[in-house]
Amino acid sequence: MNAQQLDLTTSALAQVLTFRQPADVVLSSFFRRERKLGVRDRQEIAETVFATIRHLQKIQQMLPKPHNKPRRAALAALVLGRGLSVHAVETLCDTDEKDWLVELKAHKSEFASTLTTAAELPQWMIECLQQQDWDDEQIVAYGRSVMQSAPLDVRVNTLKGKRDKILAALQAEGLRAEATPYSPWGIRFPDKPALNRHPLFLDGVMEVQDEGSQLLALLTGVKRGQIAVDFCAGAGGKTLAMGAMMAGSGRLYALDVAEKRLANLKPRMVRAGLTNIHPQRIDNEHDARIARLKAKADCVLVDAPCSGLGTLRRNPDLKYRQNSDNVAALQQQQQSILQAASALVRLGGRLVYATCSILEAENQQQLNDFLAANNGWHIEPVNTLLKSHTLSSMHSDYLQLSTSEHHTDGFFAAVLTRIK
Ligand SMILES: C[S@@+](CC[C@H](N)C(=O)[O-])C[C@H]1O[C@@H](n2cnc3c(N)ncnc32)[C@H](O)[C@@H]1O
Repeated sequence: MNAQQLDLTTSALAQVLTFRQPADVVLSSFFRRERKLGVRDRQEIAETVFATIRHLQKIQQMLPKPHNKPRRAALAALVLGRGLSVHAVETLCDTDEKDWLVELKAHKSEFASTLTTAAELPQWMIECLQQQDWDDEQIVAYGRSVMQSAPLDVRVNTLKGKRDKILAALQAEGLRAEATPYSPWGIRFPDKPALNRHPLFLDGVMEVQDEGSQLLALLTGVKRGQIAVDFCAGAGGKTLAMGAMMAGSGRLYALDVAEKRLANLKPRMVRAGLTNIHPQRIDNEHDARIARLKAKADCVLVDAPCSGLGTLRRNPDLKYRQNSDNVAALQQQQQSILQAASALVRLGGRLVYATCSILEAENQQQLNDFLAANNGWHIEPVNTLLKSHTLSSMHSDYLQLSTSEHHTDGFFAAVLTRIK
């Protein structure tokens, strides 16, 4: 990092560290303003900003209000998160800053023995995890697993290609790529190459999608000719996978309250060659426009709005943007959506409830509350459903993917069948 890059990182951090907006949104608008920056500059700045967020618990021990001292926070991130020695950043620092970095490094063993700094998780999250009986070891293992950035996973569109062939073609181009261990459609790129101009992406043969997210679509078990609903479709990551499972036939309703997100689905549908998807904006989960689907759907996926705490590899700022009050509000919304969405499932049909959260309050507890209030549902144990997909080691009724064990985002899913 050079002096100019450090100054720019400092300006970006002054805004990012208030956590009023998502870090990636702040950075995108920052880079739009700083048009003249080259690719290397952007990379340096973005990596240092994210390293600061990932190591913020340690930085806060020395700088209680880091957004007021963003330059110090950036220097700390270079040393704690980007593997540079104090000596290597010396030319960027004045004497006070250098002494401060030396002091920061001297706290290493204290950082390792304190839960918040060892796990790099804020106190409110640690309390939530302790309430669900996680011990310190589990909390630290989880915290560490989400300190790394995620690899790039793509899903091969089975309407347009076979994974083995696509994988071989990508490897022949010299890309480091491997088949994902659990999803039958996934390819993982550990080096995260930019693929958005790759012909296979432009032709809709592959879509960027975390392996965990692919598994949620797989759990819907949706088939050709069926009626399916993706109740919280967003920009359609799972919708597209479900559409391909249906081989482009039947009807797949993609519902969401956010017009902008659904608008992003439309070009992706075209690229994927899927004509069976019907995007529909709804006002809320009680929207009268969905009444006609009552008890009609073979399958309904509820990929509920959630805290997103399973995606901290990609969005490390979420742990500072969320809090327990937000989680409580989300819980109410999740239960209300689950209840409304369940009414669309036909007798014998399937309801999949999913989140990208690791909090039981958003996961198992939601299912328990739903089952306590509604008769006529049977839990389909996930380990039986995914048996053929090498996840059979999972012992629970529910899917709980963890970054430390499965190297995916932290997804939860439960599958219910309507029996009455
Ligand atoms: C976890 S995201 C969905 C991600 C998406 N399924 C995907 O795979 O890309 C949750 C979505 O729920 C939507 N949402 C929030 N409240 C809703 C409601 N009452 N009914 C339907 N969708 C809602 C949000 O706009 C958001 O797009």
